[in-house]
Amino acid sequence: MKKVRCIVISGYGTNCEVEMAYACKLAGGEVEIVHISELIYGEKSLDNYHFLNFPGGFLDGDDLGAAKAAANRWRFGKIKTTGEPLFDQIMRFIKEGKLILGVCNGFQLMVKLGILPGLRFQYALQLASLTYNDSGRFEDRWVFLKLDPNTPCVFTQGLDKLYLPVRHGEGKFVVQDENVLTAIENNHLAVLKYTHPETEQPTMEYPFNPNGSISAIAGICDPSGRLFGLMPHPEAFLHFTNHPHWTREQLSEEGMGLALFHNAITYIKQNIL
Ligand SMILES: NC(=O)CC[C@H](N)C(=O)O
Repeated sequence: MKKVRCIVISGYGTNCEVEMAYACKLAGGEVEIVHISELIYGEKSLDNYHFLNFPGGFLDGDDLGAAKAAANRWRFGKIKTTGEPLFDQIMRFIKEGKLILGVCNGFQLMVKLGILPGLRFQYALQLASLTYNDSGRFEDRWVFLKLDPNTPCVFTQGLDKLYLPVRHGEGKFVVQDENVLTAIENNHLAVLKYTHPETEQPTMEYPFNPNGSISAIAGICDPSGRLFGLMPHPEAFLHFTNHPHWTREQLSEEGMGLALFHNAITYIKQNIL
Protein backbone atom coordinates (compact mmCIF):
# COMPACT_ATOMS: atom_id res chain seq x y z
CA MET A 1 0.00 0.00 0.00
CA LYS A 2 1.30 3.50 -0.83
CA LYS A 3 2.64 5.37 2.19
CA VAL A 4 2.03 9.01 3.07
CA ARG A 5 5.39 10.73 2.61
CA CYS A 6 6.02 13.53 5.12
CA ILE A 7 8.89 16.00 4.91
CA VAL A 8 10.05 18.11 7.86
CA ILE A 9 12.33 20.99 6.90
CA SER A 10 15.38 21.62 9.11
CA GLY A 11 18.27 24.05 9.01
CA TYR A 12 19.33 27.61 9.82
CA GLY A 13 17.89 27.55 13.35
CA THR A 14 14.97 25.10 13.48
CA ASN A 15 14.71 23.22 16.81
CA CYS A 16 11.44 21.24 16.73
CA GLU A 17 12.02 19.04 13.67
CA VAL A 18 12.58 15.82 15.65
CA GLU A 19 9.31 16.16 17.58
CA MET A 20 7.43 17.09 14.39
CA ALA A 21 8.89 14.08 12.56
CA TYR A 22 7.96 11.83 15.50
CA ALA A 23 4.37 13.15 15.37
CA CYS A 24 4.16 12.31 11.64
CA LYS A 25 5.54 8.82 12.36
CA LEU A 26 3.12 8.18 15.25
CA ALA A 27 0.27 9.24 12.94
CA GLY A 28 1.32 6.58 10.41
CA GLY A 29 3.34 8.60 7.93
CA GLU A 30 6.72 7.84 6.39
CA VAL A 31 8.85 10.81 7.40
CA GLU A 32 12.16 12.43 6.48
CA ILE A 33 13.87 15.38 8.12
CA VAL A 34 15.38 17.27 5.17
CA HIS A 35 17.81 20.19 5.52
CA ILE A 36 16.73 23.08 3.29
CA SER A 37 20.16 22.92 1.60
CA GLU A 38 19.26 19.46 0.27
CA LEU A 39 16.39 21.16 -1.60
CA ILE A 40 18.52 24.12 -2.70
CA TYR A 41 21.23 21.81 -4.08
CA GLY A 42 18.64 19.68 -5.88
CA GLU A 43 19.34 16.52 -3.83
CA LYS A 44 15.70 16.38 -2.68
CA SER A 45 12.47 17.85 -4.08
CA LEU A 46 9.10 18.70 -2.53
CA ASP A 47 7.55 16.91 -5.51
CA ASN A 48 8.28 13.57 -3.80
CA TYR A 49 6.24 14.28 -0.67
CA HIS A 50 2.57 14.74 0.34
CA PHE A 51 2.82 16.59 3.68
CA LEU A 52 5.25 19.50 4.23
CA ASN A 53 6.10 20.47 7.83
CA PHE A 54 7.74 23.74 8.85
CA PRO A 55 8.89 23.28 12.50
CA GLY A 56 9.51 25.77 15.26
CA GLY A 57 12.80 27.34 16.17
CA PHE A 58 14.78 30.52 15.64
CA LEU A 59 15.39 30.67 11.88
CA ASP A 60 18.45 32.81 11.19
CA GLY A 61 18.27 33.81 14.84
CA ASP A 62 15.07 35.78 14.10
CA ASP A 63 17.49 38.57 13.17
CA LEU A 64 15.22 40.43 10.70
CA GLY A 65 12.12 39.54 12.73
CA ALA A 66 11.08 35.93 13.22
CA ALA A 67 11.40 33.84 10.02
CA LYS A 68 11.74 36.86 7.68
CA ALA A 69 15.15 35.84 6.31
CA ALA A 70 13.88 32.29 5.81
CA ALA A 71 10.79 33.60 3.99
CA ASN A 72 13.09 35.48 1.61
CA ARG A 73 15.18 32.34 1.14
CA TRP A 74 12.04 30.40 0.08
CA ARG A 75 10.66 33.32 -1.93
CA PHE A 76 13.77 34.22 -3.93
CA GLY A 77 16.11 31.22 -3.64
CA LYS A 78 16.83 29.09 -6.73
CA ILE A 79 17.74 25.40 -7.07
CA LYS A 80 21.51 25.40 -7.75
CA THR A 81 21.38 22.59 -10.33
CA THR A 82 18.35 23.67 -12.35
CA GLY A 83 17.85 27.36 -11.58
CA GLU A 84 14.21 26.64 -10.69
CA PRO A 85 12.86 29.09 -8.08
CA LEU A 86 12.30 27.28 -4.77
CA PHE A 87 9.00 29.14 -4.57
CA ASP A 88 7.80 27.34 -7.71
CA GLN A 89 8.18 24.03 -5.83
CA ILE A 90 5.98 25.36 -3.03
CA MET A 91 3.39 26.67 -5.52
CA ARG A 92 3.34 23.31 -7.34
CA PHE A 93 2.99 21.50 -3.99
CA ILE A 94 -0.02 23.69 -3.12
CA LYS A 95 -1.63 23.37 -6.56
CA GLU A 96 -1.39 19.57 -6.30
CA GLY A 97 -3.65 19.76 -3.23
CA LYS A 98 -1.01 18.65 -0.74
CA LEU A 99 -0.78 19.68 2.93
CA ILE A 100 1.47 22.23 4.66
CA LEU A 101 1.67 22.66 8.44
CA GLY A 102 3.67 25.47 10.05
CA VAL A 103 4.21 25.50 13.83
CA CYS A 104 5.37 28.68 15.59
CA ASN A 105 8.48 29.75 13.62
CA GLY A 106 7.02 27.66 10.79
CA PHE A 107 3.76 29.62 11.03
CA GLN A 108 5.72 32.89 11.03
CA LEU A 109 7.50 31.62 7.89
CA MET A 110 4.22 30.81 6.08
CA VAL A 111 2.72 34.22 6.91
CA LYS A 112 5.86 36.12 5.87
CA LEU A 113 6.12 34.00 2.71
CA GLY A 114 2.60 35.13 1.88
CA ILE A 115 0.97 31.68 1.68
CA LEU A 116 -1.16 32.33 4.80
CA PRO A 117 -3.92 33.51 5.05
CA GLY A 118 -3.64 32.59 1.38
CA LEU A 119 -6.19 35.08 0.16
CA ARG A 120 -3.96 36.05 -2.75
CA PHE A 121 -1.09 33.62 -2.15
CA GLN A 122 -0.23 33.18 -5.84
CA TYR A 123 1.25 36.67 -5.64
CA ALA A 124 2.94 35.85 -2.32
CA LEU A 125 1.56 39.04 -0.84
CA GLN A 126 2.25 39.31 2.88
CA LEU A 127 -1.12 40.34 4.34
CA ALA A 128 -0.44 39.55 7.99
CA SER A 129 2.38 39.09 10.45
CA LEU A 130 3.36 37.78 13.86
CA THR A 131 5.02 40.47 15.89
CA TYR A 132 6.41 41.02 19.38
CA ASN A 133 4.29 39.90 22.31
CA ASP A 134 2.53 42.73 24.15
CA SER A 135 4.36 41.58 27.30
CA GLY A 136 7.69 42.35 25.62
CA ARG A 137 8.83 38.97 26.91
CA PHE A 138 9.31 35.45 25.56
CA GLU A 139 6.15 33.59 26.63
CA ASP A 140 6.43 29.91 27.57
CA ARG A 141 3.18 28.43 28.96
CA TRP A 142 0.26 26.13 28.17
CA VAL A 143 -2.84 27.78 26.74
CA PHE A 144 -6.52 26.89 26.31
CA LEU A 145 -7.71 26.97 22.69
CA LYS A 146 -11.15 26.82 21.07
CA LEU A 147 -11.59 25.73 17.47
CA ASP A 148 -13.99 27.16 14.90
CA PRO A 149 -16.43 24.34 14.13
CA ASN A 150 -17.03 25.81 10.65
CA THR A 151 -13.39 26.09 9.58
CA PRO A 152 -12.29 24.42 6.32
CA CYS A 153 -9.04 23.43 8.10
CA VAL A 154 -8.23 19.79 7.31
CA PHE A 155 -6.06 19.38 10.41
CA THR A 156 -8.68 20.23 13.02
CA GLN A 157 -11.77 18.44 11.74
CA GLY A 158 -13.70 16.87 14.61
CA LEU A 159 -11.82 18.80 17.29
CA ASP A 160 -13.52 21.25 19.66
CA LYS A 161 -10.82 22.50 22.01
CA LEU A 162 -7.14 21.98 22.66
CA TYR A 163 -4.67 22.56 25.50
CA LEU A 164 -1.18 23.08 24.06
CA PRO A 165 2.11 24.83 24.94
CA VAL A 166 3.31 28.07 23.40
CA ARG A 167 6.95 29.24 23.48
CA HIS A 168 7.60 32.42 21.51
CA GLY A 169 8.64 36.07 21.56
CA GLU A 170 6.81 37.15 18.40
CA GLY A 171 3.41 35.50 18.56
CA LYS A 172 1.08 38.51 18.25
CA PHE A 173 -1.02 37.97 15.13
CA VAL A 174 -1.67 41.23 13.26
CA VAL A 175 -3.07 42.04 9.81
CA GLN A 176 -2.35 44.61 7.13
CA ASP A 177 -5.84 46.11 7.38
CA GLU A 178 -9.39 45.49 8.57
CA ASN A 179 -10.37 43.93 5.21
CA VAL A 180 -7.92 41.09 5.79
CA LEU A 181 -9.33 40.41 9.27
CA THR A 182 -12.89 40.52 7.91
CA ALA A 183 -11.97 38.03 5.17
CA ILE A 184 -10.29 35.74 7.73
CA GLU A 185 -13.30 35.78 10.05
CA ASN A 186 -15.98 35.56 7.33
CA ASN A 187 -14.26 32.56 5.69
CA HIS A 188 -13.68 30.84 9.07
CA LEU A 189 -9.91 30.90 8.52
CA ALA A 190 -9.24 31.80 12.20
CA VAL A 191 -9.04 28.11 13.05
CA LEU A 192 -8.20 28.41 16.73
CA LYS A 193 -8.32 31.15 19.33
CA TYR A 194 -6.86 31.67 22.79
CA THR A 195 -9.67 31.20 25.28
CA HIS A 196 -10.31 31.87 28.95
CA PRO A 197 -10.31 28.62 30.98
CA GLU A 198 -13.54 29.53 32.81
CA THR A 199 -15.66 31.19 30.12
CA GLU A 200 -14.15 29.06 27.33
CA GLN A 201 -14.57 32.17 25.16
CA PRO A 202 -11.88 33.88 23.06
CA THR A 203 -10.03 36.35 25.25
CA MET A 204 -7.58 39.22 25.05
CA GLU A 205 -6.79 38.73 28.76
CA TYR A 206 -3.13 37.99 29.54
CA PRO A 207 -1.78 35.37 30.14
CA PHE A 208 -4.62 33.32 28.61
CA ASN A 209 -3.92 35.28 25.42
CA PRO A 210 -0.12 35.18 25.81
CA ASN A 211 0.78 37.72 23.13
CA GLY A 212 -2.15 40.11 22.48
CA SER A 213 -3.10 38.62 19.10
CA ILE A 214 -5.99 40.47 17.50
CA SER A 215 -9.30 38.62 17.80
CA ALA A 216 -7.34 36.16 20.03
CA ILE A 217 -6.15 34.37 16.88
CA ALA A 218 -3.70 31.53 17.62
CA GLY A 219 -3.69 29.90 14.19
CA ILE A 220 -5.11 30.31 10.68
CA CYS A 221 -5.64 28.26 7.55
CA ASP A 222 -6.02 29.20 3.91
CA PRO A 223 -9.43 28.94 2.14
CA SER A 224 -8.66 25.36 0.98
CA GLY A 225 -8.01 24.30 4.59
CA ARG A 226 -4.88 22.45 3.43
CA LEU A 227 -2.41 25.11 4.61
CA PHE A 228 -2.42 25.62 8.37
CA GLY A 229 -0.20 27.57 10.75
CA LEU A 230 -0.42 27.99 14.50
CA MET A 231 1.70 29.41 17.31
CA PRO A 232 0.95 26.61 19.82
CA HIS A 233 3.05 23.43 19.51
CA PRO A 234 0.92 20.30 18.80
CA GLU A 235 4.10 18.23 18.38
CA ALA A 236 4.90 18.96 22.05
CA PHE A 237 1.81 17.12 23.28
CA LEU A 238 1.82 13.65 21.70
CA HIS A 239 1.70 11.54 24.87
CA PHE A 240 0.06 12.04 28.28
CA THR A 241 3.47 12.36 29.93
CA ASN A 242 4.02 15.59 27.97
CA HIS A 243 1.15 17.18 29.92
CA PRO A 244 2.22 19.34 32.88
CA HIS A 245 -0.26 17.60 35.21
CA TRP A 246 0.26 14.02 33.99
CA THR A 247 1.23 12.77 37.44
CA ARG A 248 -1.96 13.97 39.08
CA GLU A 249 -4.69 13.99 36.42
CA GLN A 250 -6.33 11.10 34.56
CA LEU A 251 -5.40 11.73 30.91
CA SER A 252 -5.85 9.83 27.63
CA GLU A 253 -2.75 7.97 26.44
CA GLU A 254 -2.50 10.11 23.28
CA GLY A 255 -1.73 13.80 23.61
CA MET A 256 -4.17 16.26 22.04
CA GLY A 257 -1.59 17.47 19.52
CA LEU A 258 -1.41 14.10 17.76
CA ALA A 259 -4.98 14.48 16.44
CA LEU A 260 -3.81 17.17 13.98
CA PHE A 261 -1.29 14.76 12.47
CA HIS A 262 -3.80 11.90 12.38
CA ASN A 263 -6.21 14.16 10.46
CA ALA A 264 -3.46 15.12 8.01
CA ILE A 265 -2.45 11.53 7.26
CA THR A 266 -6.10 10.44 6.92
CA TYR A 267 -6.85 13.32 4.53
CA ILE A 268 -3.91 12.40 2.30
CA LYS A 269 -4.86 8.71 2.24
CA GLN A 270 -8.46 9.60 1.30
CA ASN A 271 -7.75 12.41 -1.17
CA ILE A 272 -4.25 12.10 -2.64
CA LEU A 273 -2.92 8.52 -2.59
N1 LIG B 1 9.20 28.17 19.41
C1 LIG B 1 9.38 28.91 18.29
O1 LIG B 1 9.33 28.43 17.15
C2 LIG B 1 9.74 30.37 18.49
C3 LIG B 1 9.45 31.22 17.27
C4 LIG B 1 10.21 32.51 17.25
N2 LIG B 1 11.65 32.23 17.34
C5 LIG B 1 9.72 33.40 18.40
O2 LIG B 1 10.38 33.47 19.42
O3 LIG B 1 8.66 34.00 18.29
